[in-house]
Amino acid sequence: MSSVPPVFISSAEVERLLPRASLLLPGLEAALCNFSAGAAGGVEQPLRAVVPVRPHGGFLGVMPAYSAADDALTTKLVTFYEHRGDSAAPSHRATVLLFDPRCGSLRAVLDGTVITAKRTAAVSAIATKLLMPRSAEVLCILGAGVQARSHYEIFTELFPFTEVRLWSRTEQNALRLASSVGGAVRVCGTAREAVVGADVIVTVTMATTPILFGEWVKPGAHVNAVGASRPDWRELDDVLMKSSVLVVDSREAALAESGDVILSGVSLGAPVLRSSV
Ligand SMILES: NC(=O)C1=CN([C@@H]2O[C@H](COP(=O)(O)OP(=O)(O)OC[C@H]3O[C@@H](n4cnc5c(N)ncnc54)[C@H](O)[C@@H]3O)[C@@H](O)[C@H]2O)C=CC1
Ligand SMILES: O=C(O)C1=NCCCC1
Repeated sequence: MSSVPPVFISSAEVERLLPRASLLLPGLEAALCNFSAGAAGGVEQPLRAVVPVRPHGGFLGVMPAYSAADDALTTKLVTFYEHRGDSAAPSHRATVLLFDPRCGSLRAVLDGTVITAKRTAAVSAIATKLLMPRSAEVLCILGAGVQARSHYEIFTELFPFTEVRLWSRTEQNALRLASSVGGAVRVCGTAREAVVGADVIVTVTMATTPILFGEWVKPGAHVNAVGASRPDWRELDDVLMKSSVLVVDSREAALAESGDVILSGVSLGAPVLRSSV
């Protein structure tokens, strides 16, 4: 068994096997339920280790997990880099290692960059399905990178938004993304213009100071706060953090990694357990 070399699954192959992020929804909903169920859910997923690569403004994240329900043993390795200037290279790159849980031999090496784009957007879509206002019409995406595209794709596939607004600090990037997707997108000159009146907001930037302010946000709107995944990065201001009902996938991770949670000083309250999503 251990002499069989691991298979390599390239980004093109991942794209072929997973043409739409929505294909991930049943598996991710089950995984989130199992993770949230604690020991009974059979998921071992410690807080990831993140190694700063200081001279280069980068980070290496190591994300191991075992799921008894899937009998799957994996680690994702992800690198992400700030301050890329005008570089066309992706800021985030990932590789997923899949092991045989019976003996620990390496079975597969998968490109994780496409998986990260699709998985993250699919989890935001699950949260949105459960938490957005019933009559949501206007979607707002702040940021115009890889996650902006993957969120646009799954959100417009799943939900009947009548208007999609997009803002990026570099307007040209927003215009490029808007012209490359299938549907109508309104590119906004300011984040405020994109946000005011929106029912669902997605923040997918590498901002380190707030780009989304509570005074702009419609009461009852649902915000998917995706960026700000370092303890000293922010996307949401204190007003928004303190006036919102916060829902996180992992309290431990949010309290250790989310700059929006840590720097705003909000508390996460008591756990609410549900039997299914
Ligand atoms: N929560 C999660 O599971 C995941 C979170 N992320 C986070 O989502 C964010 C977006 O990731 P990608 O789309 O892959 O990155 P990307 O590099 O493709 O796009 C980043 C976007 O942020 C914009 N941006 C950069 N600095 C900014 C600033 N100071 N103010 C405003 N906009 C700024 C860029 O212009 C670009 O539009 C990152 O913070 C990333 O770390 C990414 C993957 C998973
Ligand atoms: O889960 C991931 O993948 C990432 N999370 C935060 C920042 C980089 C990638």
